[in-house]
Amino acid sequence: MRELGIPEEKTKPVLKNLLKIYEKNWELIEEENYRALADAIFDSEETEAAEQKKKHDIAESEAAEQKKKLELMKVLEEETQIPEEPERPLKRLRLRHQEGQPSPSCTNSNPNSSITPLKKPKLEIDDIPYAIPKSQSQSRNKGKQPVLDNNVGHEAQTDVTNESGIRLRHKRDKGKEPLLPQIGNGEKRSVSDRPSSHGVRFKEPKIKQSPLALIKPKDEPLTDDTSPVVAPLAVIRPESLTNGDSSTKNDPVKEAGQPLARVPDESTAKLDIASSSSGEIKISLTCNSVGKPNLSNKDVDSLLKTMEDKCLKSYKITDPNFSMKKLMKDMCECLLDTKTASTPPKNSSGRCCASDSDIKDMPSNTNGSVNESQPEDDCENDEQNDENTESNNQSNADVTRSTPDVDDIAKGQESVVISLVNEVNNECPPSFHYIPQNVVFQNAYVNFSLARISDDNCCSTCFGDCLTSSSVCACALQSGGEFAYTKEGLVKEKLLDECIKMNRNPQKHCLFYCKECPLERSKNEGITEPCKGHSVRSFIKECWLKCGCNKQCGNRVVQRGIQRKLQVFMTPGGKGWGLRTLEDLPKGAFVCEYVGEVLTNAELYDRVQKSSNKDEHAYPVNLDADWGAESELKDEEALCLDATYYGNVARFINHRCWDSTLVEIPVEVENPDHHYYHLAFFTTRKVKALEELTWDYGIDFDDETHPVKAFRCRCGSRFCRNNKRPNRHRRRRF
Ligand SMILES: C[S@@+](CC[C@H](N)C(=O)[O-])C[C@H]1O[C@@H](n2cnc3c(N)ncnc32)[C@H](O)[C@@H]1O
Repeated sequence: MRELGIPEEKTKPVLKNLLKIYEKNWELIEEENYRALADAIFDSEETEAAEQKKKHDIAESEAAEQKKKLELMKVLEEETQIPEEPERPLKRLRLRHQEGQPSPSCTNSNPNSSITPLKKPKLEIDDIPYAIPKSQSQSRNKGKQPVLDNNVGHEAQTDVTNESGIRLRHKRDKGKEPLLPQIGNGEKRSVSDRPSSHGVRFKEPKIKQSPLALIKPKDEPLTDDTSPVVAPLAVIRPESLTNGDSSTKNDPVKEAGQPLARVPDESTAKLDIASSSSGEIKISLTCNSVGKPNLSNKDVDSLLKTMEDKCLKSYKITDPNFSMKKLMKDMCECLLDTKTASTPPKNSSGRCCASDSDIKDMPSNTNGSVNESQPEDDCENDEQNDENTESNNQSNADVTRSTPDVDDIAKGQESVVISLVNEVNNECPPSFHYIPQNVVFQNAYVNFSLARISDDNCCSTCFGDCLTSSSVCACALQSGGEFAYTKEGLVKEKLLDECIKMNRNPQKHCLFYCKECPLERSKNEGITEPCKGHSVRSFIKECWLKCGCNKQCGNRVVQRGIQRKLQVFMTPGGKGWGLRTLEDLPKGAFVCEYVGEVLTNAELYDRVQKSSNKDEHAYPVNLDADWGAESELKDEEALCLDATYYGNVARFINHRCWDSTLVEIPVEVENPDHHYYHLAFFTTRKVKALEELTWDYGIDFDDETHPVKAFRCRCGSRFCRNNKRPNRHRRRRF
């Protein structure tokens, strides 16, 4: 095609499509000197040109429309001559909220401008983040020959030594045969691992600004250039949050039993919207008749007629059949539409999350006022509707969603209770099935057979608590030659810092490039794109069933599950739901693991493709920490976790660039091969009660090629990678 003057960038996507259409039948494409290909390229150019023209036409007609509207507004202003009012209370409230939101200018602003003075974290020069996350660094290599950092060669590489001298094993027995000990006693060794490029797909949370957002739960401390949310009206103590009906407790508006919404207008009219517990909604327009004492009672029909005449004359409405009744009906429909979109769900006690008590009682019909009755949607209906519209037949999970219990979203399946609170808006708790442990969806090969665990892969001769023994056990040998945990059950500082460093600067550590990347292969697009790279990571190896130690052994932390008081809460900063701790946590504390359905990457790709709502797939994480150990992974071995339908609290952990409170570490428990492992979250520093728990997803906010657009980051970190700072990028691209 180059000879025809068609550049490769143009040819490639068309060729991919063609291959799909022709079911990879090259002969058909090659025929007549690639005529089919040339035709397809020209066709695609024509379509593009037509689309451009269409866009142009639309823009023109929109401009004309806008002009019309402006003219109409001008006429309206002249006609009504409403004296200028001071800003209305509700509007002011909203504006304050908007100010509190990280606006585009906030997140994209210069870090040096109007920053709240912040405590500067101690930084090592090397640790100062540049703007490029791991995936970014990977995408920089796109199309080039795979390159490994730190002199790591291609996949043929066997053992490499990382920064801290830990040897990383690249070739690994798949666990199908019992593993031989690879390292002698006392030898410093880390099992082969790499920080995964998390295959998280992202959805933008719906930001609903509510005038009821009166309480500011404690978020992660802002260390950035983003203005804090200005709604500091009350501090929530952990106890009050878990105490049943917290949604009304600190909410003066709800307590006062105000209507749902009101647009006050002291001068002429007042528009109220209220709804009753029996499901009626009332929109009422109250006229201020002060100064007009002789106002006679007009009947509704003549009022409507007068209004129609006025509209036709003054508002330049050209439709002679214009009807006020229709206009009001439209208004009701608009209201019902918006209500349906944000109807709060019922909590465990069968009530909607916005308390019924905040809805004013009202008569079912009011003379002379606009009144349209309609049962308020309840959550169950909502769910059913969602399910009905869903065309995804990938998994039962798609069609059955579980209503969360806000008092304990884990429904008693964890050893602690995990409550959910929303003090910010009326958004419903998401419906999903809470599972405390991973479950295989269908094709993933996860084999827990004891026969696969060799003697060298467990400490069968140990007794009691391995940590109290004078020598390191076989399991510890696999975690860098020493126990990963302290006697207090915390990850040792050295290992923790190593993992944090790896996450912050993956390109400084080892990146592995697959010969044929399962992620790319799962797209099944005919041409498999080159691997974008996977980071080499450190694993923790915990003792397990075949070990001689007991259940209380200090080398069993993650498998004991969540032990800390956690809470799911609505973040005030527009990130949707988030997870926070209700107790102070020391550095290195285990918080939870990322739990979801275990899927093959091919299954995940298929699931997302077939889903009618691709945005909801915000929850997949790749289990690629050891992909470098294999020359070629089979589809059923290239796994990921999807917490969209089945998951635990970790599905609520939001992203924070660089200085997140959590770091994820791969943990081997049952499987000596690392196709399947646990992804566990540990604190990166001391975390105070009520601080938000976050982790760095490793997103490349500039990756235009990612199938699902990354969200606009509202992490609030001063190192936010979503802030476009060209200098930082340049510095990184040496
Ligand atoms: C794993 S979920 C986290 C829980 C999510 N906030 C919720 O409400 O379910 C990931 C999604 O949360 C939102 N999110 C997470 N971190 C964010 C951030 N720093 N800024 C904006 N949105 C964020 C994005 O919509 C992302 O796709």
